[in-house]
Amino acid sequence: MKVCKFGGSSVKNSTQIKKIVDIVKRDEKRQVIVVSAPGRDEEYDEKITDHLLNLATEGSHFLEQKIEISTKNSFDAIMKKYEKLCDDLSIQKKKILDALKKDLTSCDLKDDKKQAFFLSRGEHYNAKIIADYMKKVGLNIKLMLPEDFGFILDNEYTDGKVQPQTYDNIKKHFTLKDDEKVIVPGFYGVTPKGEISVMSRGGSDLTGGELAYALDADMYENWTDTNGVYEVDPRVIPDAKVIPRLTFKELRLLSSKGFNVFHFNAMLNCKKSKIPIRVRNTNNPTNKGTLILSERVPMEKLVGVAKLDNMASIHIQKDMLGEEIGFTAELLKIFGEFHINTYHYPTDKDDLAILVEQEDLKGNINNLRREIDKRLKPDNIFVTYSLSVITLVGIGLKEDSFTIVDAIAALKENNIAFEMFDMSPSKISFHIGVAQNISDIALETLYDKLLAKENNCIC
Ligand SMILES: Nc1ncnc2c1ncn2[C@@H]1O[C@H](COP(=O)(O)OP(=O)(O)O)[C@@H](O)[C@H]1O
Ligand SMILES: N[C@@H](CC(=O)OP(=O)(O)O)C(=O)O
Repeated sequence: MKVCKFGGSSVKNSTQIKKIVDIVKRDEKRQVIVVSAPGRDEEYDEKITDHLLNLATEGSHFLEQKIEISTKNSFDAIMKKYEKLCDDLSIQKKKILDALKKDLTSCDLKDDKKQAFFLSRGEHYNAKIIADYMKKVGLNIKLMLPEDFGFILDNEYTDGKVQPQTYDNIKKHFTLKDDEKVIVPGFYGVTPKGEISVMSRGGSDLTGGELAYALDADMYENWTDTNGVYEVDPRVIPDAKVIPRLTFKELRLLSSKGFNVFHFNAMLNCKKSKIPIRVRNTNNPTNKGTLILSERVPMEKLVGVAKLDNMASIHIQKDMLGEEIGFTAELLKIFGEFHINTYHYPTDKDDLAILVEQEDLKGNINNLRREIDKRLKPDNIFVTYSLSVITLVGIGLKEDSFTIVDAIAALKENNIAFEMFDMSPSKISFHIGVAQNISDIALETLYDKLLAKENNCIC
């Protein structure tokens, strides 16, 4: 049995939905189907999930991206999208549209609970529409809602984590005969008290991964709009090639460092149970895509290079800090208290830097500095914004760590200064921090020198 997740780009309009029906029909093992909310359809269009977030936040969501979209415009865009889907797929629309309108106009939840509820509506109603259409075209398919079968998340509401009872609930409710299929809306679940809660953005990948794990699937297929996982973000380097095979570990490193094609936590349980994942293209279904598995024989030193923008460094200077037992632990504790995720900590005798997402410092930085000053009494704190971290990954690096020398030489040849360097203890990745305004050039330089050329081969 295969679990198939179709992302927002694969379910963004009726043309795409017809494609996914063909894909499901073509292989009888495709029995568990997870769908996202409709993604961005046209150039100046926004994802339905973003419109829902804009509604839940009284019109403030898009302002962060300096776009002004009123709640009325978001509401209209959502209603229009679902009405058009029903019309184009010729399915009954009244019940669906009335229920959606009621959910969006008469919700008395507040704050995070309201956000989670609104966000979940994108997947909820899209799955209903696709289920109706699949039945209409003759598939023996049943809609399974997370609130009905018990996809249980914790009480975080907008960043829910899957709770252990979910796996038993799935096993109990998903007993499928050969010709039976189920469709599940991704991204959301319920708290133990039954309130709607969503996982982090991109969370339909997680729903698919958890279903594949609980049902011990033969394969988890993740259908998107590219031919697989590329060596580098194809939007930055259009000539990049698709990586045919990757280990779970390699994909996890790359997706946590900027490859947003796959949620970096979605493979964790598949990794545990050795369930292979294939990332495939809904628009090119005969292409084999990228296969992700536990082990592979490396033919190359590196498989991919990812880039994470909008990072900031907080550099703490204090004579002898390296000799103060517990200094780093206390510093990390402070970041934890501010709910700031920390990425890298280059360190030296009297200096320590912490790399974080600069978004996490918004509204926090003054209090954070005050707290560090009060508890650790540093000599100086320097904050640098607008950094990018470039991460080069490949299990072949273990065999040839001198690749790092080639990386530094390539930067030198092109006069690209770097701000940070860090090799991972696993020896299968290293990270280079550069100023964001030169990060695309740095990425291209490293890609050209290390991945596009013959010298990436383990010979
Ligand atoms: N290394 C990469 N390989 C493939 N796609 C990538 C990579 N890095 C970034 N992407 C982007 O990820 C997109 C797919 O992710 P996403 O938009 O979340 O898809 P979906 O709608 O299927 O969930 C691609 O269209 C591509 O622009
Ligand atoms: N719709 C949600 C969840 C998701 O997984 O979407 P997508 O498959 O389009 O990445 C989001 O936009 O975050």
